[in-house]
Amino acid sequence: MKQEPAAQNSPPASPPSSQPLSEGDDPQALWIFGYGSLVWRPDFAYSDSRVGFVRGYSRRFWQGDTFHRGSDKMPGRVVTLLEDREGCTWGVAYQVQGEQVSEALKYLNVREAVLGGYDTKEVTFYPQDTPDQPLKALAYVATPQNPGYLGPAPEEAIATQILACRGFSGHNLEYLLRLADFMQLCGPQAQDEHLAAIVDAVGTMLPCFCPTEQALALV
Ligand SMILES: N[C@@H](CCC(=O)N[C@@H](CS)C(=O)NCC(=O)O)C(=O)O
Repeated sequence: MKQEPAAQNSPPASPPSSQPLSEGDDPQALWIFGYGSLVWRPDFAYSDSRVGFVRGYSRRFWQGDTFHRGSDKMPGRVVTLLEDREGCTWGVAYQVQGEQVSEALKYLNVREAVLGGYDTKEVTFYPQDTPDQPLKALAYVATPQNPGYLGPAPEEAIATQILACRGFSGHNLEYLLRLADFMQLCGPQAQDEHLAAIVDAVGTMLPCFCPTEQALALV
């Protein structure tokens, strides 16, 4: 898949610090939960990361995006979390410590809040390997009150919108497929029917949407 240049506002991705401090060393340590583009492009320095899930939320492509994956004229669709008692959303939690905390929050405030319309919310994160040792984490959630919120739509309509949009961080289709790739890596216990239905709809429409070689140039 074509690597899209990072959004202009994002600092160069940096690898996690080579000597992660143990959690006890830094009371400022913070976990940040990513469940959309953050699972493949955190673009902030972190000390540790865990794959896992949050309960009580479902992931939905119900947030409009006019910067990263869309434009004012053609807003793309990105994900948010919907409160759902039966829901379970898989993603990645990143631990930031020391100076990483303020740097990550400053960066994410621009990328998520200012440019994306997301608010912060505390969630309980269950690492895949140690679900009996849950962690408190900060998540960025787009609520229905934010101006970019698009809300529910048939998965076929969402797929059509994703196929048609691109923004400063790349094509909306890349956003969808990278998230689908991540879910594949999580294994069979990680299910997301909404995501899978949109990927299926895209697969059905892509050949009609544009010839194969053009489709491949999209991502
Ligand atoms: N807050 C979610 C969604 C984040 C997300 O996808 N935000 C958009 C802002 S609209 C973004 O950062 N996009 C960057 C990209 O598409 O590469 C997460 O934790 O991953």
